[in-house]
Amino acid sequence: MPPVNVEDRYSFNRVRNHALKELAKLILVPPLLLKVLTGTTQTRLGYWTVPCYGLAIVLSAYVRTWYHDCLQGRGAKRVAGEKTIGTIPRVKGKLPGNIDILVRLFANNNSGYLYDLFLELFDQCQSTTINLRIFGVDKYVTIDAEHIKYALGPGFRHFWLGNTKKELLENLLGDGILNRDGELWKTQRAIARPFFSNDRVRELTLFDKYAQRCMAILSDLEPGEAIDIADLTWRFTTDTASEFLFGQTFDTLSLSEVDGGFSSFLSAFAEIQDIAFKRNSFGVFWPLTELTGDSTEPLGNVIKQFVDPIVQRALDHKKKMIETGQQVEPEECTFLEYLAWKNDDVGLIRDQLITILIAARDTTAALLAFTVYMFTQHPEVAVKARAEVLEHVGSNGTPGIHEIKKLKYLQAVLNETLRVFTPVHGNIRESKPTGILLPPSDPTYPRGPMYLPPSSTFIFITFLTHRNPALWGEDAPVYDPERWLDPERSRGVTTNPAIFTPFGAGPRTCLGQSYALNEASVFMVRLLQRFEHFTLAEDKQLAPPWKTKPPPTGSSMFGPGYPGTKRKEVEKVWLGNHIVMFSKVKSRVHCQESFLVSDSSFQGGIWTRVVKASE
Ligand code: HEM
Repeated sequence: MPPVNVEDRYSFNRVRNHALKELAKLILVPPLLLKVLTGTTQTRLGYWTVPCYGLAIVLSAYVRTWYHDCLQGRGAKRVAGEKTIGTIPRVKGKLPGNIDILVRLFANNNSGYLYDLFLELFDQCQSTTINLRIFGVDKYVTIDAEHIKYALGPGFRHFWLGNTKKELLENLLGDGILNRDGELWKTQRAIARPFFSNDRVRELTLFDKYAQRCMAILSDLEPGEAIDIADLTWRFTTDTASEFLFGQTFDTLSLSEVDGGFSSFLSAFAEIQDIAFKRNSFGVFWPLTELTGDSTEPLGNVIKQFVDPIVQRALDHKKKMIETGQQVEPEECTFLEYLAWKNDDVGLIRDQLITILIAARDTTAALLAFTVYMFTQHPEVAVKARAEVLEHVGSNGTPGIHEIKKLKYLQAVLNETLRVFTPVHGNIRESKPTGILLPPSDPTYPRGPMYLPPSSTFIFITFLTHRNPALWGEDAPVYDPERWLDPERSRGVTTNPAIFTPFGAGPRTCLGQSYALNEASVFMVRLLQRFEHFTLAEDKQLAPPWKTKPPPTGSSMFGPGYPGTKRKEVEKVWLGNHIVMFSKVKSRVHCQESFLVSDSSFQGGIWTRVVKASE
């Protein structure tokens, strides 16, 4: 295992000092310079002192931006050579620093339909990649299938996760695969990959064990009683992932058996993700909101206290095995045993375990919960999926890998949910310190190659790419699994798979894709074997602040009746974006007993009533 460069080690103080320096550059340096200037020229400003200081701040921001633009222009010329290239259009707000845009973005997040405002901004700029430039800081946002493909695939070496992203969750993910670049990431990926090979995740008994327990919970409900299906699927994926990774289940499906250690661990786990999400909205200035210290540190310690002894036991076990001349059999061991066999570093093993737990759990839970939500809105989809399950697996048969492979309609249903309700709705990269040329854009707003300046924040909103009519056809906002089964309608994605990237793409593509799809299929088979009708308990959901009504007819690319807006017209739940997408609920009440961070939990919920299938 290569040593981590000490320079790269996270230090909250360093991050906070950086934020303070940035703030000082913005608001202290210009007045100080003015003071020096007036001092040396012996000019008295009198009552004008404060306004002049304010003006100095604004002027210096303009000068900095102008200088920055000049540098970018020169960089673009260098990269372009003889070619003609474009610059990424900048959003032009009404107020200096695009403050109005920032305010509207917050408002959209708090009371609008997910990412709706972005559709307006892309349309305004007539480009699928735009520069938000808030307070003079460039932030590039894209929904362009070609640009996303480039960043994840052919242009991979020009991008990295960047420090800003890593700092947000350092106390949780540490050296885990989702939080590292370069050699350490490569090593972590090389170690983990064989464990998620197709052969290994074809064994479905683990998923089936917990799926059956979920069905027992659903069967025990009183007729007409609602259950938060998002909470149930969350427990399902937590229990399967914990057994798969740690070799012992957290057993959240039967809370009476949960010991205190698990509860505080899971709470800390949820809370730390919540903090990271809030930090993200303050940009580089987030450390200034935690002046008394790193608020994730105590939570990180709770996680360490819980996980480290488990890791230590695995390392001790390995030592004994080596002493007695035994070898670990990768096919039979847990991920923890496997990692312990590969190295002796408790921290590294813990970080990798926690990271994969996060990657595995909320994502697949969201896929399942939103699929059930779609069953509530499209009963015909549930009926057809159920008929297929009964035909190929039977009303009681065990879902094995061969049976699941035959369920083409169910696969289409899962794909359609991943498209319309993309669990990892957005992602972020930073370009390396050299300017690059993005390839020509997708056909939404045709544009030639555009220049992306060095060290740029590059945010991609996969959620909107997946709903773009220019890529998916006019009916893009409509949930329709049939599109995956009709060669004509699925031609777009078969000829250009880059328009559908729920699992990412390129060298960092999701390692758990087969695991997730197998797990989701097993759950769905068991659900459809036992239940045949699903309704949304709308009284428990937080009602969207807009009125739902039939979608407007006629739309242009992103013109009147943006795709998101059209979907908004029919949406019965209110989507929220945390690290993984969720739907908002009135209050966080669990199907059994609340032990997670009750009010702030980002999981939201999808309250549903299920009707048992007649025998
Ligand atoms: C529906 C379920 C899932 C979705 C939508 C999903 C989505 C994603 C996406 C979009 C990425 C790429 C992140 C990036 O490029 O920055 C990713 C990475 C990853 N996923 Fe998944 N994932 C799912 C389930 C799982 C499961 C079940 C596991 C493990 C059991 C898993 C393990 C990973 C790992 C280890 C990575 C990091 C790969 C790397 O950085 O090299 N995922 N996932």
